[in-house]
Amino acid sequence: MLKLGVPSKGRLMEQCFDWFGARGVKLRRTGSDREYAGAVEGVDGLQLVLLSAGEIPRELAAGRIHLGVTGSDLVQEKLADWPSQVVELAPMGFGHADLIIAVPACWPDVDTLDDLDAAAAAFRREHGFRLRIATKYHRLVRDFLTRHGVADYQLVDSQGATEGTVKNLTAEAVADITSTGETLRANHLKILSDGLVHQSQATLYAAREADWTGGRRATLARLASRLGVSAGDLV
Ligand SMILES: Nc1ncnc2c1ncn2[C@@H]1O[C@H](COP(=O)(O)OP(=O)(O)OP(=O)(O)O)[C@@H](O)[C@H]1O
Ligand SMILES: O=P(O)(O)OC[C@H]1O[C@H](OP(=O)(O)OP(=O)(O)O)[C@H](O)[C@@H]1O
Repeated sequence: MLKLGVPSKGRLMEQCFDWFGARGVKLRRTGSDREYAGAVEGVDGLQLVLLSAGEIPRELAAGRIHLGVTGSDLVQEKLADWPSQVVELAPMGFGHADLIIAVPACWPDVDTLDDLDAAAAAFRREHGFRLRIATKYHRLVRDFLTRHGVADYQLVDSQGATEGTVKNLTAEAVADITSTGETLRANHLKILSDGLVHQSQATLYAAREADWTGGRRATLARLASRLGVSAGDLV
């Protein structure tokens, strides 16, 4: 069997089911509302596994699932050198969200990354410690800021309600996902004009390290053709 991991709940799960359904592969949950079990109709040899969106990158990297749907932000954050571990088969056109850097709206002189770099240097001189950026996206944010020459900062971990850290005085800036922008506005934060770190969307991935023997490549080829996507260099 080829194992396909998809998000186990919410809009990501529903839109994922719709995406496959529109291409003739019917995914559905089975059992009670709370039972994480699923079934596939329309393709032989495919098994549905319902997982937390955040755990799908790790399951792909370990080869415990052959295919997985999750946000590209989560794959690129959680997997070092992600192209060496997974193959991106198809961006799916939903689950759009932007990972951005935002600062207090009341900082009149900080609108760009260069401004942030200058503000960070001044902050360190004045306070004796580095300006704090709260995020759960450590890898993506660190790589982005390094590429753009911002140095004098520290990342502080925030696994949720990240926009609240500025008001709570545990950070001076944030790097988080936004879609409507409402959470940022409600917390008096503004996005830096060049502060877009990553544009995320739900994406179908295949695991390089999964067991592709025993006819599984042929199943992947059949599925890819049914879905109208490339199987990358796996087939
Ligand atoms: N406000 C939002 N609008 C659109 N997409 C979002 C939003 N917040 C998060 N996402 C996206 O949804 C995906 C899943 O996010 P998250 O890690 O919060 O999972 P979750 O829904 O909390 O599930 P789980 O806790 O089971 O992992 C991510 O790829 C993220 O980019
Ligand atoms: O731009 P908006 O439409 O306002 O959406 C942005 C919010 O959505 C996400 O939070 P989520 O609800 O997933 O909870 P979290 O705080 O646990 O990350 C994200 O972390 C933002 O806080």
